[in-house]
Amino acid sequence: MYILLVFIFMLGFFERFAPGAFASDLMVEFKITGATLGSITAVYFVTYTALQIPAGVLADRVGPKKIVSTGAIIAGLGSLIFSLSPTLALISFGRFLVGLGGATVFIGIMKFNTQWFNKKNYGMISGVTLLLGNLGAAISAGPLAVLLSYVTWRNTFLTTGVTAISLGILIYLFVENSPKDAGFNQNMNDSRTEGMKEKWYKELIQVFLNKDIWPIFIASIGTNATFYAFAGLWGIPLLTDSFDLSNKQASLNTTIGLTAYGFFSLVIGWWSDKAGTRKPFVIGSSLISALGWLGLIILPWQPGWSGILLYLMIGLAAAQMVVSFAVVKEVVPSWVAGMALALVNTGVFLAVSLIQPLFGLMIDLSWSGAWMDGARQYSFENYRSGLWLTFAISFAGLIASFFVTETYCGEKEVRDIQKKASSI
Ligand SMILES: NCCCC[C@H](N)C(=O)NCC(=O)O
Repeated sequence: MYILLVFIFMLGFFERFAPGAFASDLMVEFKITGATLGSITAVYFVTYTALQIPAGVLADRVGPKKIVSTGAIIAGLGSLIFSLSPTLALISFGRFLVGLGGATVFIGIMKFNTQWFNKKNYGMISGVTLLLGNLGAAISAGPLAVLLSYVTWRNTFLTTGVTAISLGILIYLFVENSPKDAGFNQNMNDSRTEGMKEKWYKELIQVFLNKDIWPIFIASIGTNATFYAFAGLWGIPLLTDSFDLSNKQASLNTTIGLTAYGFFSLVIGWWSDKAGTRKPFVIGSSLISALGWLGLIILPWQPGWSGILLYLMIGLAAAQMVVSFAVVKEVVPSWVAGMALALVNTGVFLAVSLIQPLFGLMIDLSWSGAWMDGARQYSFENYRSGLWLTFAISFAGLIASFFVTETYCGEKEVRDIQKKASSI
């Protein structure tokens, strides 16, 4: 069941990033500018972000089986429309459906994990899930670029669509929401009785009012959203403009940061589960993130090993997200885990979409007025203003990390009872 779900998750990441690999083909074929192309691909992100919380509610109420299978089929149809479309309007509609269907997948699989895996392994399984998803994104960059010399982007998306629909059908046939649904006697991680059921919107309000969620929400933005925003847009131009590097040379730093992010996602989840604690990992990664951003501002670094080390620090710290998801799931009752995970994921997505333009605004505000080849010429000093912004956000995250509730990997109640007993 997990393999089927993780395949559709990887395919979703692939669909999310794949247009980057054939951006020029789209611009030539449809005679559009970069800005128009950007708006078409953004349709995915807007839809995906807006639907996270509804997907969380559905994951809790309807369960992963139905929402992920339906989402996979909708995303598959979106890919088919995208691949066959003769017009821009249909291309955008296809992209909208891919975002709509894709929105259910991450929350669905995270909810599935809460039901089917021992709660002591939730950190590790979240790490494995995020790593595999990111592998889907990695495939959409290099390997897809090679594949596109042999097949067209239309055929690639046609295949993706058929695969997603097939996976949707298989998920419907073979995935069960919980051990109980699969015919086992009881659910290991869900102790709710019928009498405890509330209206969905009341539960959603309770999630929003849960004071244990907000510190981890802010800490995750401090580490993960700052890194995503930087790696996804400003990390490479900072190096090319400040140190006169080629795009290829400059991409080494972000690639190393992203690799550290992927690898450490696996390690941090497993390590935190094994240590039986969450908070030290949250504080530690927030500290590494803040120091990394501060280092980029005040140290006399160069693109070589010193720059790589700083990019590596902020990438490594972003893996905190794995522990964050575990904390979020552990501070709420299991039956609202989907909504709570969705809330934090929405926060990170929204923050990325705000940090990227704000970083741009900061460098624009400090721009000296110099032009080169018709484009604004930015120096490291200008980028430094943007880095102050990411540092400030990561510092706020560091402060918030000290307020994160220690859940002892879901064993908080057990620890509290033991503590009380030993104090008597
Ligand atoms: N713009 C990317 C934000 C990533 C948020 C988070 N780290 C994540 O990986 N979420 C999984 C997802 O695909 O929703």
